[in-house]
Amino acid sequence: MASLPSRLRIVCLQSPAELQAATCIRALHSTSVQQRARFGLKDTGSASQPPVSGRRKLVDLKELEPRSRTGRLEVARERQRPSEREDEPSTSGPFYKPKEQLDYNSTSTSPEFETPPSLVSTGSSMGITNSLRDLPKSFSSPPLLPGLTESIHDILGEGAKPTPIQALSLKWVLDYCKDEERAFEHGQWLLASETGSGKSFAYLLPLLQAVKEAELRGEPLNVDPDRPLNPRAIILAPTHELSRQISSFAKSLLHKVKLRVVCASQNNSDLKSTRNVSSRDMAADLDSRIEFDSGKEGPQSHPVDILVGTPMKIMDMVRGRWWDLKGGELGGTGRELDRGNGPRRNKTVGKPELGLANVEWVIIDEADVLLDPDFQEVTRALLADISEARGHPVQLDPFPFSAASVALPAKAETSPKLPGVKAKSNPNAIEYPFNLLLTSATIPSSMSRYLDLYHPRLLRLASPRLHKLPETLKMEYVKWTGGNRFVDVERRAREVWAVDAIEAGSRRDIKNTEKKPELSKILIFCNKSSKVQELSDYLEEKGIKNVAVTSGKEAKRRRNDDSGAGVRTRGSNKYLEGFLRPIGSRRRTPSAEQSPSPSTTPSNPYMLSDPSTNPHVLITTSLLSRGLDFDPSIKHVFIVDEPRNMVDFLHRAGRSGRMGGLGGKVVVFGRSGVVDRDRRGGGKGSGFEGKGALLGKSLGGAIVSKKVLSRFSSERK
Ligand SMILES: Nc1ncnc2c1ncn2[C@@H]1O[C@H](COP(=O)(O)OP(=O)(O)OP(=O)(O)O)[C@@H](O)[C@H]1O
Repeated sequence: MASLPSRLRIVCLQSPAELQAATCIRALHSTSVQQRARFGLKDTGSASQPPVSGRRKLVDLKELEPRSRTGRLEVARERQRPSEREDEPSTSGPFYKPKEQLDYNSTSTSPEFETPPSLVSTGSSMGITNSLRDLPKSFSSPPLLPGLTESIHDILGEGAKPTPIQALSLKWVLDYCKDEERAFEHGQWLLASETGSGKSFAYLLPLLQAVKEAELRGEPLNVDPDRPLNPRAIILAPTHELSRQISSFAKSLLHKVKLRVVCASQNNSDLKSTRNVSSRDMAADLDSRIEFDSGKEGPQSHPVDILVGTPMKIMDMVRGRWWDLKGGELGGTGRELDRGNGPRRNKTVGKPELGLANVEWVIIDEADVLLDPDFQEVTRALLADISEARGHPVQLDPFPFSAASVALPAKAETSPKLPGVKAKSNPNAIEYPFNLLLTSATIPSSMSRYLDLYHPRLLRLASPRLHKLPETLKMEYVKWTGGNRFVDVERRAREVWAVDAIEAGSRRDIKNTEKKPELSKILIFCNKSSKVQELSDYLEEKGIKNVAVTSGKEAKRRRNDDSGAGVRTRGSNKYLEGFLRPIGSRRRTPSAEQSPSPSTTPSNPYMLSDPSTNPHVLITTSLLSRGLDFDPSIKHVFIVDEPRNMVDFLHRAGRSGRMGGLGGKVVVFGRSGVVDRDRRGGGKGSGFEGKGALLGKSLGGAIVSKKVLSRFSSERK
């Protein structure tokens, strides 16, 4: 018998499963994109790239799923989602229809969205006005309380003018509340405008004004002795981070006009975690702080005015923690809430601590998320509880709700309906016994239908740039070069810093500027928590310090292991310090808490900030894509995985270029067939080569040209 070549090995594969596993493993080691793609493998590494970290599994079983099963995997993942409901805005429910191919350049014409026909409209009329001319041009007309006007100028600067959505709100919300004829009628509004256009102040100003005026008028409060918190207003937001930011926004406006704002997601000074902190503890702690902060006389004399939090957290305070244990159902719907908290043994329902009888205002920020099927059962149950506490119970439809299945009455062609006009023709219309104000940067078509059905008289106030990207934001498409995609991300980040360094070096007045040259911060979005962690590990290994923020199990695991630094913490946004915009700091000297941590500010004025020692990169999922006001130093948003839909894209992209901030750029990776339009450097790859030819040495984690480097060295002497 002829001998076999020594390198030839014979392996006997018996079952089809073994055969498939062998082929998959071969594909894993293959550099061929086609072969990897055939098995649904993410292209995270080539054979020549080392594994990114010791923690990363060599073979991820999910990666081995053949394509045909990915659909089922998605469904399984969606089922796990309830555990993240409170924290992670989902864009997967029926409100959002994923498109096969997203065209990021035509956000405003996407069929996913419903753009109101004019600046002011209701569901039952085509449009009330389209004129910007008659809107307020300053924060003093219609007149706000002097303290509020002063605070807004303190924060935004003397010359600050209302943005279109703020002007609309001043005219149509504030004015409405001042109208004595309508004093006993509750309004319903939607404020819709592009990301970063000032919606928070747009609703806070009329809200704070109305709450303060009610206090000044001496409107009686029902103080329930068993429930320490009895606010006049509630603001709902989809994440704890956003709740905390909103409450800080509100407090920044209340230095002159005194009101008490409590954030349900706040970790107060002596209270280590919000998990086991009762609202009684929070109220007591708050009393001591507010007394100190605002000079109010005593805990009992001024109860809490405004409560901010996620619907689930607030519901816990209303019904007592673990109210959703067996038997705890949602407002008579017969449906129990599954929030995926695992085994519920040994849990007892806590004591209700929040009274709702005084609630005159409910604001739902990011309303398209909170009214999406993932959140709406809790959100609407809470609205129903408030209505009941105020003596006007409303009917809750059985869940899951599907607006599409209910026929709408024909649109009225008659004269426009104004907020005070009741829509009697629609039997589904809900009249809540409080003012309801929704805000959103996107109106998915199905949410519009939902509003038509349940809130036909709701007044839609929409800015002219709704559903458009911020004007100053530029788009850039970068194709994967093949192999390990994380290499492309790292390379692009270093290119950003290199260009920053070049620009800083070329500024003639660098010696005279007070501001030290800071390299850009970069916000990176991935679709999955596991990818966030993998990318974070990879960048860390390559000497780029970063903060990885995820929710759910992955975050818990990281919190518990030694490498937990930088992951999401309870009760505070401190871990996002340096990435979020400091609040109320435009004219005041930033407090120690608000200023960038000392380590991010180089001590030598000619030294650039250093991404290898201080995090310049924040990596996250859609968790942080909603509502958060990021610092203008975040000049780049990297979108590493294709967003699930246009809504997701707009919110992710909109974390940069906020309020006309200059220099924002969205870098979208890996989209097939898209030419990198903005590449100036030429050459193949990430656009690095053209400029890269100049670049030589590494400084503070960024590679900079020899020319720039020599300028820096000579200036240091
Ligand atoms: N009239 C104004 N002039 C200048 N800056 C303003 C004005 N109003 C608000 N800002 C600032 O604009 C930034 C963005 O505001 P805000 O977070 O309210 O935007 P948004 O529309 O709610 O964004 P998103 O849709 O992402 O939630 C904040 O830093 C805020 O201080």
